[in-house]
Amino acid sequence: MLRGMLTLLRARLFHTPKNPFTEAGALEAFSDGALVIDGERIVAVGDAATLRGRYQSAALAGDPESYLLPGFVDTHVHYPQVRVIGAMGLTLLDWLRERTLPEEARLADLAYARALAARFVRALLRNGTTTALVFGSHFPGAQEALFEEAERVGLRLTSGLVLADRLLRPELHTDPETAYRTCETLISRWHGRSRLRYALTPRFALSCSDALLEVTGALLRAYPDVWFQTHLNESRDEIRTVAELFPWAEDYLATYERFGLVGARSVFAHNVHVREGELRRLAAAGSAVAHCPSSNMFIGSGLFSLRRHLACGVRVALGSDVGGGTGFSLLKEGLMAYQGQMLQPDGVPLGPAHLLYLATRAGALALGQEALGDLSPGRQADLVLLKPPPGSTLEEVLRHSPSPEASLGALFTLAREESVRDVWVAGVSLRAHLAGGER
Ligand SMILES: O=c1[nH]c(=O)c2nc[nH]c2[nH]1
Ligand SMILES: [Zn+2]
Repeated sequence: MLRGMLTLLRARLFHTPKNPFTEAGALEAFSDGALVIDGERIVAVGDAATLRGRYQSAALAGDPESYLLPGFVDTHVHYPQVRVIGAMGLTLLDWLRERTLPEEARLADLAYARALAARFVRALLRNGTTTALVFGSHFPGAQEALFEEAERVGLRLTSGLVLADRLLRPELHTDPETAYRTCETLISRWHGRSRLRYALTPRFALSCSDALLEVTGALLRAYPDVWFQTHLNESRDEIRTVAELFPWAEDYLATYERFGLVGARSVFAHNVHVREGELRRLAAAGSAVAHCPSSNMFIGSGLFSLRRHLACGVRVALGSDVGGGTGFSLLKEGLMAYQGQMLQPDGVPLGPAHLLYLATRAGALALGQEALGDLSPGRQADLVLLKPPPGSTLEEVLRHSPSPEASLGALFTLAREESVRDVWVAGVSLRAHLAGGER
């Protein structure tokens, strides 16, 4: 939308301008609501009748029967793993060896990678995700293909070349010197361009020598405004192996700390089997944890202790972790997070407002994107518009919903790809990119 041309978007609105884990009344809902957008930014949110009176010249859009939420923020997802979703019967290390790493090796073929990048970006959008922190490829050409596609479409993407120099497959290994040079090139080409940012991405300590982690730390010192992502404390077998490989480390987190990789721009995926000391150090560093509930359950890693993270003040957001995760929907991750807490004696009781916060504003803050994640005036207009397919169970449940909060609970429980009608990034509809079509 052009700056100075106001658009008034009508829908049922939900957002969490406050943190429901710390403040009451965090969910703001308008059952006949509107959003006024000026160019990239939201200028007003509220009741439709009031805003129509105040912004009479605004072009009208939207649909009062639809549901408008902030665009979702996926803080952990793997681009090369689209076609691995649903690989059953395996836990982490076997799942990597048997199904996932062979597929990741196929991205050496640039044509294969380009096609996959298009599918991956489209899958995020089709699920209402407008911002993502993405594990890229081990191959620089495939990594560039992802950046190119995200730029072409207009997605907000933070990503980087995945680094490993042992224990995967030879074709996925690099060496510290090559890793340094390649990351430098990719950072100079992509970091800060369009809506893209670079994240240094060692796969996990298990697959990285001290020298490779050292080089990652050196890159982070040389380029202090790039991001950092990796895996941490996911499965018991993984943690045992990491302890054997790093006999000097007091725990898993220490393997990253020694090389200066634990800071306020660091996002650690999983952190299921975590020790108290690690939680305290993550909180002190201001790092964030990407909680990936569907992956934790699907590959049998375990249940996430949200209570201990919150008690220590560790920032938590949601990740789909495709392909260990069971799809791209952050609505589904919200539901799985809810169920995961219900299953634990000391689980945190979550409601629709918590799920929405985790899927939107918490992710934006974890990625340092203060201007994203809710619908407050001044924020970027990153949005997802949901409407149940005619005749669907969701339509029936929503029609009889007793309250806005109950409607939001129904959306998390039942709304999936089929209900996503439109997404906007920075005030621009990306609807044209949701549809199929080979490239
Ligand atoms: O869930 C995960 N998915 C992966 O691809 C991976 N690699 C290392 N550790 C991992 N965990
Ligand atoms: Zn992962």
